Amino acid sequence: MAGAALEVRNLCFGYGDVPVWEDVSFSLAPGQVAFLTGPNGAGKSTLFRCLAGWLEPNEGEVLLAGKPFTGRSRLVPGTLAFVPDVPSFYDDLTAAEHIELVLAANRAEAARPRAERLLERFGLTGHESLLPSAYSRGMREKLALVLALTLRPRVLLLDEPHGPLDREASLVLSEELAAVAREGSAVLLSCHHDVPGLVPDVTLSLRDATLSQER
Ligand SMILES: Nc1ncnc2c1ncn2[C@@H]1O[C@H](COP(=O)(O)OP(=O)(O)OP(=O)(O)O)[C@@H](O)[C@H]1O
Repeated sequence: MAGAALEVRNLCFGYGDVPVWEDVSFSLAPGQVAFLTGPNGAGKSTLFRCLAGWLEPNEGEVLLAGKPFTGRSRLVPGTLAFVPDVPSFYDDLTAAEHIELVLAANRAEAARPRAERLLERFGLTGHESLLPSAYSRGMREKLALVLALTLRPRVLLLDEPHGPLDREASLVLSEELAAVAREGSAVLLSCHHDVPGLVPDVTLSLRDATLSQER
């Protein structure tokens, strides 16, 4: 697809000799929202890890904004953000310090008001001086989402982001995802159930080691 934000070509991956999925191909244009569905164990998290460069596929290629991308690629700030199924944080940095770190590492000082607005929207304002280890699971998910959404990356990968969120926060997330998509981010998120308040442009379904696409 010309001008794709994310393009995946003939990707295959297995842990050892056991293939998880084979010949996975799809692309997302800027501004598209895609849902990734499939039963437990179908390989959704594995696919996210390959797309984010955390795992190396056995075959195939990932292109970000038209350029081949692997875990060894030097990533231009603002290109990709990934929130895994269980977000991890630095043990001894507070939530506020995580925000400072992400703003500095991405040369994104101008995005500070956006970070503050997102903290407010997700109900984390007033909790910024805590370590993420002192947060609930839902609060940690919200913090990871704030960090990713603050950057408005060209490609946003979210592994079951609505899972730990209450309904109110799920609706906030859906609104924020629709907003970043309108600004041009391509969004890929996995889910097991309907997502409140968000309709995908594309649904990708992983089953029996094969990816299929509905529009
Ligand atoms: N580190 C690992 N080593 C070996 N096998 C793994 C590893 N991680 C996952 N698997 C296997 O790969 C397959 C896909 O797992 P994955 O976590 O990607 O599925 P999923 O679709 O995200 O599942 P869920 O919906 O339960 O989150 C499963 O059979 C799982 O047992």
